[in-house]
Amino acid sequence: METLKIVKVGGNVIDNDAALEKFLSQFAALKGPKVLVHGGGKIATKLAQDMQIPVNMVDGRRITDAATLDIISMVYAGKINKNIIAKLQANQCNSVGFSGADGNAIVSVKRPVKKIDYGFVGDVKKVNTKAMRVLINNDITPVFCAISHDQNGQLLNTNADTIASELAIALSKHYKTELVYCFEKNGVLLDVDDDNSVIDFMDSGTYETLKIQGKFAGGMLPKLENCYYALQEGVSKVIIGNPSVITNTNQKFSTLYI
Ligand SMILES: Nc1ncnc2c1ncn2[C@@H]1O[C@H](COP(=O)(O)OP(=O)(O)O)[C@@H](O)[C@H]1O
Ligand SMILES: CC(=O)N[C@@H](CCC(=O)OP(=O)(O)O)C(=O)O
Repeated sequence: METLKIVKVGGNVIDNDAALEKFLSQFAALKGPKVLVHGGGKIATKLAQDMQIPVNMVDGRRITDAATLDIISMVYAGKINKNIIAKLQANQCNSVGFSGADGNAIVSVKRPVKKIDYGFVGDVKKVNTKAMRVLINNDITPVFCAISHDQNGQLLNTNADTIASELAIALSKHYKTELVYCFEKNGVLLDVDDDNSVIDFMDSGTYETLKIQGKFAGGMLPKLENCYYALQEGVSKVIIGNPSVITNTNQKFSTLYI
C-alpha cells in the first residue's frame, strides 16, 4: 500500500503570514500523495470580535450560532482555503479546495443538545473518499477546511483536528496513512510554558494519567482525543510538532501510540 500523508495545520500558524508561507513551501515540496487540512479558529475569533458577535468556546470547541456559522463559512471555506490554494499553486503544488459538502466528502449530524447546545456543530458520520481519491491518484492535493454538511442542505462547523483524523481513518482503507498535526509549539509539552518539555513518545496510558493531572487544556484536549481515536481506527502513525516537522525529522516532536 502506498503511504499517504494527512497534514493538519492550525490557526496560530495560519494567522502568521511568514510562518504560513514557510509551512506551505515545505508542504508543497513533500514527495508522495498528501492531503492538507487547515484550521483558522483564531482568525474567525478575531473577525467575530470585530463584528461584536460573542465568541464562546467550550473545551476547545466553538459554540456556533447562525451568525457564527456565516462567519466561519466565509473565513474557513472562503478566505483561508482560497489563499492557501493560491499559495500552493505558487509553489507548484496543484491543489483543490474542499469543504465537507464538496464531493459529499464529509457527512455529519448536528450535535445533539445535552448539557451544552453547541449549535451548528457537526459530528462526523461518514466520509466519502471517492472524489478526493480521483484527485490524489492524479497528483492533485485536496485541501480541506473545517466544515462538514448534513446532506440536507445544512453546513456544520467541525473541529479541524477531527476532520483530519476522520479523513485519515477513511483513507486508511486505501492507503497506509500517516497523520501529522502541525501547530506553533514543538509538540505535546509536559509544561505548556516550556517549549523544551516535549514528550517524545506518549502511549494512551501516559496520556490518560497526564490528562487527569491537568497537563492538557484548550485545543490540546480535542487534538489528543482525535489522535488516539485515529490510531485505534487504523491510522499507522500520528505525530504532533511544529510546522517544520513535515520535512525536518532532526527536530523534536511527539509520536503518539496506543
Ligand atoms: N500540554 C500541552 N502541550 C502543548 N500545547 C498545549 C498543552 N496544553 C494546552 N496546550 C494549548 O493547546 C494549543 C493547541 O491547540 P489548538 O489551538 O487547538 O491548536 P491548533 O493551532 O492546531 O488548532 C496550544 O497553542 C497550547 O496553548
Ligand atoms: C467546532 C469547532 O470548534 N470548530 C473549529 C474549527 C476551526 C479549527 O478547528 O481551527 P484550529 O485548528 O485553528 O483550532 C472552530 O470553529 O474553532
